Amino acid sequence: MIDLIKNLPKAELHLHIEGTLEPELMFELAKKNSVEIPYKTIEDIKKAYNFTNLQSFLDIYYAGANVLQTKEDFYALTWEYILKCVENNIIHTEIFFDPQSHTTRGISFETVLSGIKEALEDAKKEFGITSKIIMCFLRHLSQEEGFKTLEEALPFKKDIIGVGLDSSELGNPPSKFEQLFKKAKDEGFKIVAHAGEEGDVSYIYDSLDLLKVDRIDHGIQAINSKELMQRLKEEQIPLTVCPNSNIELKAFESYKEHNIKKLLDYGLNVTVNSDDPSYFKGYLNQNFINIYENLDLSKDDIIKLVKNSFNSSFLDEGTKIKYLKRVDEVVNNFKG
Ligand code: HPA
Ligand SMILES: [Zn+2]
Repeated sequence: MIDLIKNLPKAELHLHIEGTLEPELMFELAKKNSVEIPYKTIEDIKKAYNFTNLQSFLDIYYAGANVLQTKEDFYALTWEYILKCVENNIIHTEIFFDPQSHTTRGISFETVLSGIKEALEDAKKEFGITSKIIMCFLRHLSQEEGFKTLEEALPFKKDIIGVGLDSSELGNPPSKFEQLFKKAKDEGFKIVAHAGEEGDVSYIYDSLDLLKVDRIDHGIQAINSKELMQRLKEEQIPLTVCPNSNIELKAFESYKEHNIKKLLDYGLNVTVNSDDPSYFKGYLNQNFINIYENLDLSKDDIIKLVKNSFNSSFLDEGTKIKYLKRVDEVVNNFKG
């Protein structure tokens, strides 16, 4: 089964590009750009990746992102992730970036976006990997600041498929951003939002009803409301679940406690993703392997999870069908 997991062509729908910054590149860029980081060695960095909740991670994640300064840095960051896509058989990826983490440090929106975009264009040329870019608003900042960022994004609309909402969930509910997301939707952006990672089911309801999301990022707290579970099932709202992230940020005590199999068995449209793989001990295949080894997932469960990602992507229908056929081919040729 592990061989099948590794060989299946996959899509990734919940991946923060800043969360793919490996310690080695962090060191290299810190030196090149003369940015102070509070670590002397790579080992020091790895030791610091010991989180108690979402905020304890975010503090370290934003500090790490400070080493990213030039377009070439964003290109290098994205290219390293693309090489992981090749290793993990990810043939389509929809990546998040946090423009405000960079524009608030004086780095221009265009610098960030163009570095990411050029690496993704090269990924298509070199490996045939397709991609979409989603920009996330930081929910610990104000809606007003979000509006400024949306304005900055408008000249680059053709390069950005959607908008999302990330950062500190508790105390920053979707209702804080209702007007911003209405404007983004009117502008034609797809809508996603982190909801129900740490927040209760009201964050998921409000993402659906106020922000009008196309997908929910995480959504694991949905299990606490039968009514919400029923609705998510009926409407087949995609949930981009991130198992390693949930364990590292202590949403569950262990993989055996993770609820992804329960969500899947209930009939929800669940997908598997790596979130911030450099910080959470593993890229996409490792997320699949961890849940497979701990939760009694069947071969059909794995195939369903993989197909859900393609079906829930923002790809056109023709490309989805082409990719789903590639999944079937690998399944049909798989012996074991
Ligand atoms: O898992 C996450 N949750 C919220 N914000 C984030 N920013 C990067 N990763 C995350
Ligand atoms: Zn996330």
